Amino acid sequence: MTIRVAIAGARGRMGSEAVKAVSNKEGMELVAALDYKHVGDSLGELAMFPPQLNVPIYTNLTQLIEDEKPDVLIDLTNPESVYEHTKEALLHNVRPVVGTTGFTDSQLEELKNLSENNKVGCIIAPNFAIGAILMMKFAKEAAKYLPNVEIIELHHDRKLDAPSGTGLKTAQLIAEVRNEQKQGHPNEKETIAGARGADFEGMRIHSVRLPGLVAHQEVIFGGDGQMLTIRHDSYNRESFMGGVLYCVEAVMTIEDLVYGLENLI
Ligand SMILES: NC(=O)c1ccc[n+]([C@@H]2O[C@H](COP(=O)([O-])OP(=O)(O)OC[C@H]3O[C@@H](n4cnc5c(N)ncnc54)[C@H](O)[C@@H]3O)[C@@H](O)[C@H]2O)c1
Ligand SMILES: O=C(O)C1=N[C@H](C(=O)O)CCC1
Repeated sequence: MTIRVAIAGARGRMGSEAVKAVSNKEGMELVAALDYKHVGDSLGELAMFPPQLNVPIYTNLTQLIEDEKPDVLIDLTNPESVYEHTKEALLHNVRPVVGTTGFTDSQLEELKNLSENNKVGCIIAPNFAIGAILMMKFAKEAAKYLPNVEIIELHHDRKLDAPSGTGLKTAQLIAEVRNEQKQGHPNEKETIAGARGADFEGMRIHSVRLPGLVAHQEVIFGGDGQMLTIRHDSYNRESFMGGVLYCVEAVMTIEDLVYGLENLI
């Protein structure tokens, strides 16, 4: 069976890479793109894509679903739009594969309920790169033995959300095996607000934003006279595409919401 795929955010940094990956993947057909402009054009009419890419662009997701009947919607848009897209897809029996980050806890909870009640599979993956998934798994393991930990995530300066979805997910995974604890000196004071980073159950998350970066993270563990660093680097967005294609296939086989690729791999 060929999986019919639609991509929201197809003109973006990740979306355009996903257009390439899905178009070249046997067993998948790219049937539509969702954007907020270029309605009625095809992707091939945009300079960034090859002219033979005859894939219609919609600005209305309901219309796209009615006309093109995708099996899967890949969302690579922004924190403002992603919740509504995912909800709309689930309500129409279209399986979302979501790479967009910046969900609130309550949004995730609502989507989980909707996915389970409607028995429509959904994958929300803050990071599609296999190396990043391993980095998170290894960090969770290390935290059992070295609970003093800080996370430094580094991304390009066009990123909208901080901390990154990966930084947050790493902290959540570590929190599953580490009791909440305050780190640093009990009487420490920030003389400039934010100097110690964001606080997740006493774990500090530091967000670096610089041109030239793609997506990087270090998880640093301190112990008596020793330090362990677990680091992952994505140098380009191709690094995410194996995970995207894996999720498109995997989401066809599940009937609930999976948050994080570490639950599937
Ligand atoms: N999960 C992962 O592995 C992973 C990897 C990289 C990026 N991301 C996330 O993916 C998202 C996109 O990142 P990016 O760097 O490609 O961003 P980008 O700004 O380059 O692309 C976003 C695209 O979405 C489009 N868009 C915005 N609102 C829209 C709407 N309402 N309907 C349709 N299209 C809309 C924009 O036109 C743009 O083309 C971010 O949330 C980022 O954090 C996730
Ligand atoms: O480029 C981005 O934005 C990325 N966002 C994800 C996150 O927030 O963790 C994953 C890596 C790239």
